[in-house]
Amino acid sequence: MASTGTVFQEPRTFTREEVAKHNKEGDLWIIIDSKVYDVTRFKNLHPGGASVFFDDDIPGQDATDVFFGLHRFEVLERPQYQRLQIGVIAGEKPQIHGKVDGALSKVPYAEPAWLTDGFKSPYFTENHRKFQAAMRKFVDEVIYPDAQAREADGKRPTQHVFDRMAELNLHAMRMGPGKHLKGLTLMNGLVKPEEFDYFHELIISQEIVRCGARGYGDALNAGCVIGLPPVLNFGSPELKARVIPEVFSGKKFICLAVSEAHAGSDVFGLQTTATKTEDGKHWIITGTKKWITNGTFADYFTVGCKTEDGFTVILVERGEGVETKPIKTSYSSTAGTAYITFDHVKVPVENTLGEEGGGIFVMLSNFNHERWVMCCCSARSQRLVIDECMKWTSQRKAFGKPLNSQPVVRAKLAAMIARTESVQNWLENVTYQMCNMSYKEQASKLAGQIAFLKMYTTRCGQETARDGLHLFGGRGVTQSGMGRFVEHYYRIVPFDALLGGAEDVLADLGVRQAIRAMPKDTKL
Ligand code: HEM
Repeated sequence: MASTGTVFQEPRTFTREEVAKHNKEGDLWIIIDSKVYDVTRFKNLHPGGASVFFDDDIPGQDATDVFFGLHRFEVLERPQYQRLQIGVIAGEKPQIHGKVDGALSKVPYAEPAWLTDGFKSPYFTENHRKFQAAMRKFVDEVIYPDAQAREADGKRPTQHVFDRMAELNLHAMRMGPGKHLKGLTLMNGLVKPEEFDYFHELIISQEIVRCGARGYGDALNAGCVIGLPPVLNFGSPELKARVIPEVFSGKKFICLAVSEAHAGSDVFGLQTTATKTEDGKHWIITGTKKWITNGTFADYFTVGCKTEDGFTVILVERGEGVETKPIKTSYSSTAGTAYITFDHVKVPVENTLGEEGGGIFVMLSNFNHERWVMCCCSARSQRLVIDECMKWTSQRKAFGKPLNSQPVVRAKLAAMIARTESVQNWLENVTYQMCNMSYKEQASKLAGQIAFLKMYTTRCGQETARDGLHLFGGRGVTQSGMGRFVEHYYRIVPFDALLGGAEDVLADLGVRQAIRAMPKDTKL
């Protein structure tokens, strides 16, 4: 009986002299990193044109340097191009690799100091290190491929990614440390619920951001990070028992629906109303909401409403009278950003979150955590830009030398590295304080610090995006090819600066808190 198994074949080997003979239009080979490619037929399909293959030093020769000055490594990994490889150079081994799943980057400053060889940290334990390694592997293997594919087609994340996240209890861990983790197996048992702290959560946020797709990152339950805490902290026991397991299992989705076309942070200007039915058993909710992350696919909506007593937060389930429409934003539609209409939606009063009229307290209670998560994400995105820029400026040559041999280029790298290091170090300090303060203490002592940190982080992010764009030139505004991550970051960075309070507002909040805490007995 004939075997159906695949037979592994050793690649054909060639000497460089042999390859050099294939140097004409009808017989054209090149070498890239010791691999031999037959581009005879491909040259006419080449996105960069056929003529480039006939430059002096290309036909039959080693094109490694010129190739990596123009293409990302991932080009060679695409199946349609892998097929062009016909063999290898005898006695040589490939020296260059692209993204290695699960590995730490060896590019200087592409990882935070605590993940850099030889560096110590007062904050991260052995458990955090193991947790980070597991999280990185998960992101590289499960999240990254889906993120890139969905970023391209604009669809929401594949359900299996939510399911795999739920198996590790990642949706629950993204709510931070607390009682909600009790009894759950976290990261396959790698960390006990009572040992899970804000540094574990920081690791989760910072690893997910590495997928380099901002809209997709938000699609992976950002709505839950901001929409579920009001249910967790202010929902009735019955409501929690029903909603929380559904959201943690990745089967149902929740979002926060406060901002409107009429009003955003001015919650008392909101026009969505909730009025009680005569028997007092239901709310009738009518109004609209805008810019609601995850809204297009959410099953639950944590809605800010105008009520008789002021501002009240109510949990609404998707059903009669609820309609969601996608809004086109400058990042991908994967995030499910929605315009929502509530048309006489009938909701049981048991769905009220917190006191009637006490909605502002419900909202404020999560602001610190929400802003801190944004800082974690922004700090790590900036490092992604460093990784890209360090590689680009060393592999791209101009005037016969790598870009990084120019002082002006090095000055930009210096500025982005210094900014990112300062952001991460401040963030780790704040995270340490969070680990050692009650939630209440955090609210009073850290609101100013976190407001400043958020303001500073996103300002740094914008400067780094601009520097990155300048280093990539035209490629920094091109959505494919070498500069695609820098283009993406430059496009979405203003959004980071808006969320959770615009920079100037946060700055002012921090200073006002400081002024309030000024001792009365101190004079110059
Ligand atoms: C196996 C060999 C090659 C493959 C599979 C390949 C593939 C590609 C692809 C897919 C692109 C589109 C942009 C991107 O996705 O990065 C591209 C662009 C380009 N390629 Fe190649 N290429 C090869 C070799 C070369 C060589 C040897 C040269 C130069 C001598 C070259 C010059 C260019 C240029 C100038 C562009 C346009 C770049 C831009 O728009 O920034 N390619 N190539």
